[in-house]
Amino acid sequence: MSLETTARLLITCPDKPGIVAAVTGFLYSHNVNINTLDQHSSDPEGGNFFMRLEFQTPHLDISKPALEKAFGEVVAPRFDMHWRIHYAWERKKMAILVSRWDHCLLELLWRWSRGELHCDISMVISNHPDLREAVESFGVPFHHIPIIKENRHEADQAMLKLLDGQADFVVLARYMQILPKEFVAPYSRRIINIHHSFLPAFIGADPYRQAYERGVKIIGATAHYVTEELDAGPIIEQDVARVSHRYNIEALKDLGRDLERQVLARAVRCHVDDRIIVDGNKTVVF
Ligand SMILES: Nc1nc2c(c(=O)[nH]1)N[C@@H](CN(C=O)c1ccc(C(=O)N[C@@H](CCC(=O)O)C(=O)O)cc1)CN2
Repeated sequence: MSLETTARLLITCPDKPGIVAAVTGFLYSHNVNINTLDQHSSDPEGGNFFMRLEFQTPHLDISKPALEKAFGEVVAPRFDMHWRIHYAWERKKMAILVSRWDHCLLELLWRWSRGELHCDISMVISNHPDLREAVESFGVPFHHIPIIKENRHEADQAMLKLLDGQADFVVLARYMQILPKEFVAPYSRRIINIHHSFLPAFIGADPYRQAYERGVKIIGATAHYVTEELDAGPIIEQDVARVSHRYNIEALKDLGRDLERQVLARAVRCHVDDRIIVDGNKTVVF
């Protein structure tokens, strides 16, 4: 199935009979072939309904703007739908923020360079200069914006200026600075962070030390959308690994880094492929 002809329709609405029939009947009436259809009801007794369809557009009998207009007038109002259509050939622009740790950044660059992430990387921004050479070796622009207590506002504004028009979404690949409200707000549900713990455990800085001192028997990594509140946004992906009393903090970090890079890459791929619907502070990931 070619991404050049694939469209994706994501829907959230109050659950009731007739939704699937109305949506598929509408698409059928416009010569659309549906390739995949996933759905979820949050409560069989009448919660929210979530659906993701992928369909092919070559034989569409109207333009894409006309299809969206017709869906918004004919189907959506009947079911009080929140909906969006993405076209897989419209590659999202990803910007990556990083500090000093390179494992999550390199995982994304490596998977992108192999064509496994169907997006473009517009830039990497770091508050440290260390990773310039590694990033530029992938042909990706690198911007160093140092952050000290006295210049945080100016630094955040400089990052926002760089990102303006150049980023559909932002990934924090072990970026170790807390983003202020004025940074998060314009990118609501479009900033993905990798937290190096199995949230909600061990929020904030240095979660491996927190885990070691708690004597955990599993460690984890969590990818989530960023909100103003630290490490509290909708969770997209998580994974865990078993540990024991034999692990010191460095051993926990060594094992954890493999989890972090895989969890972040899986979350980014889901976002790029339009598989995530945010429902309050939770997600539905198809
Ligand atoms: N608004 C948000 N910003 C950030 C989030 C978030 O969820 N909301 N996640 C963090 C990432 N992170 C843990 O995953 C994290 C990073 C940094 C800190 C922290 O205390 N940073 C200190 C400075 C530390 C340093 O200079 O080395 C600070 O910002 O004062 C806690 C958690 C990314 N941003």
